[in-house]
Amino acid sequence: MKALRLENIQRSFGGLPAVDGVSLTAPPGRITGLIGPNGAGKTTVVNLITGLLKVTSGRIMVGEDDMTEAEAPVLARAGVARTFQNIRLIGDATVLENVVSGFHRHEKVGMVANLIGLPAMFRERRELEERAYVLLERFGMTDLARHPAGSLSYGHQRRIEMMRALAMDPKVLLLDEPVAGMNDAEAYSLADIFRGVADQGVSILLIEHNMRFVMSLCEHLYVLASGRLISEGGPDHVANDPKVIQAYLGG
Ligand SMILES: Nc1ncnc2c1ncn2[C@@H]1O[C@H](COP(=O)(O)OP(=O)(O)OP(=O)(O)O)[C@@H](O)[C@H]1O
Repeated sequence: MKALRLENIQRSFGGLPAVDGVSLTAPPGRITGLIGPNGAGKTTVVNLITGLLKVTSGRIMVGEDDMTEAEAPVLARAGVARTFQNIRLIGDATVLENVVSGFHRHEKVGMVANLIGLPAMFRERRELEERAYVLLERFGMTDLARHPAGSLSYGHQRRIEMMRALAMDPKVLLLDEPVAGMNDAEAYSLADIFRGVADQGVSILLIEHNMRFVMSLCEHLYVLASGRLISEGGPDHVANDPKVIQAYLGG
């Protein structure tokens, strides 16, 4: 189990700070919320954690490891996974193939074996499919396994994205607006899955616009506005904090 810890991270674009001295901890077994109005810097924080962007200053710790300078593949190997705000699936491939592609990090058999079709490859493929089916079952999607991912509803596509992230067996999971565009019923059915994942000891950082959803799911929340943390604490504390209300109303 590994906590995610941001220590006073900063990132500027063209001299303007987008993330300005943010410190937070997402402990194992918990769903920690990161909320804030449009342009607050939430996505920039996710991009910094996943190595897509580099911090101007500060430290990013995953467990005891300093990951501040780590490139995206190193972070992935350390067990940092994410979902994206915009769904990124292989639309023509089946649901099953999409989930299997999430196991990529664990594949042992190399390219050559793949090309010449060694039995080891077929065995590994079958093993991965079996593991994919475990995830499909958890998400209630076994009967859709052979459907092209691109033909499914938005809610289902979001689930596939989640499964791909979970296929990496993450220690730290970043959920970037995972229920955006979903109705309440769809969102709350995913909430149960998120709780189950956290219960396995995963550190989840949930970035969300939907306040009600975050409030119902997180014990601890951080609120970002204009790149700075303006509040943190339990849902009740944060929801009643005048600084938070002002930030949301003020746009
Ligand atoms: N690559 C970039 N170049 C220049 N400015 C950027 C870049 N990425 C983000 N910004 C700026 O950084 C600030 C924070 O943006 P960010 O997308 O992180 O906010 P957000 O909280 O995720 O917003 P939203 O909820 O709308 O997705 C914004 O002012 C944005 O214009």
